[in-house]
Amino acid sequence: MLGKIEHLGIAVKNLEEAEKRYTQLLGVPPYKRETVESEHVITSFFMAGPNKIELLQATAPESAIAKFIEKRGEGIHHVAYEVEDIVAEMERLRQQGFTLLNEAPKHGADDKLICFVHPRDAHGALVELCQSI
Ligand SMILES: CC[C@@H](C(=O)O)C(=O)SCCNC(=O)CCNC(=O)[C@H](O)C(C)(C)COP(=O)(O)OP(=O)(O)OC[C@H]1O[C@@H](n2cnc3c(N)ncnc32)[C@H](O)[C@@H]1OP(=O)(O)O
Ligand SMILES: [Co+2]
Repeated sequence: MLGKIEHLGIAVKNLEEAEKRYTQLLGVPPYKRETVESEHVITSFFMAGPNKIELLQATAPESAIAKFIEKRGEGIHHVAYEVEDIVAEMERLRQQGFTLLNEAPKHGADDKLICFVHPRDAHGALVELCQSI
């Protein structure tokens, strides 16, 4: 079973500008910046009450974020759900015919193990599973 929404991922062109705007919007500064080399992204995290927002800027043209912005422009890129046992959830989803975008859990930002589910299997929304390390 998937748990609560762990974060919303928002694709941005310029992280510095987006951080300034989201600081104005949310009324709090980001609590963390983190580069994830394997995903070719730099991220910035905010808390909006109990909810987490992840801004993502591409660091290379092959990044999923760069491709997304090229095709669709800036905006909500993925919905991440908390899971207690990512391997068990991956197996459960695989058995139900979902296409997992990584074979095994990988290291994400903010001390998480992550796995992505193809957006075509969730009515157009890219899904990220997140287990705290
Ligand atoms: C920082 C680490 C981590 C965390 O800890 O939180 C992250 O959040 S990393 C976030 C970035 N990483 C990823 O997104 C990895 C998973 N994504 C992928 O593997 C790919 O992006 C994809 C979803 C498989 C799409 O790749 P690809 O097929 O190569 O791209 P296309 O541009 O050809 O798109 C095909 C099709 O899918 C639509 N699409 C693409 N991205 C999304 C999206 N985020 N949400 C909804 N739909 C998406 C795209 O528009 C194409 O549709 P059509 O044009 O209708 O064919
Ligand atoms: Co994410």
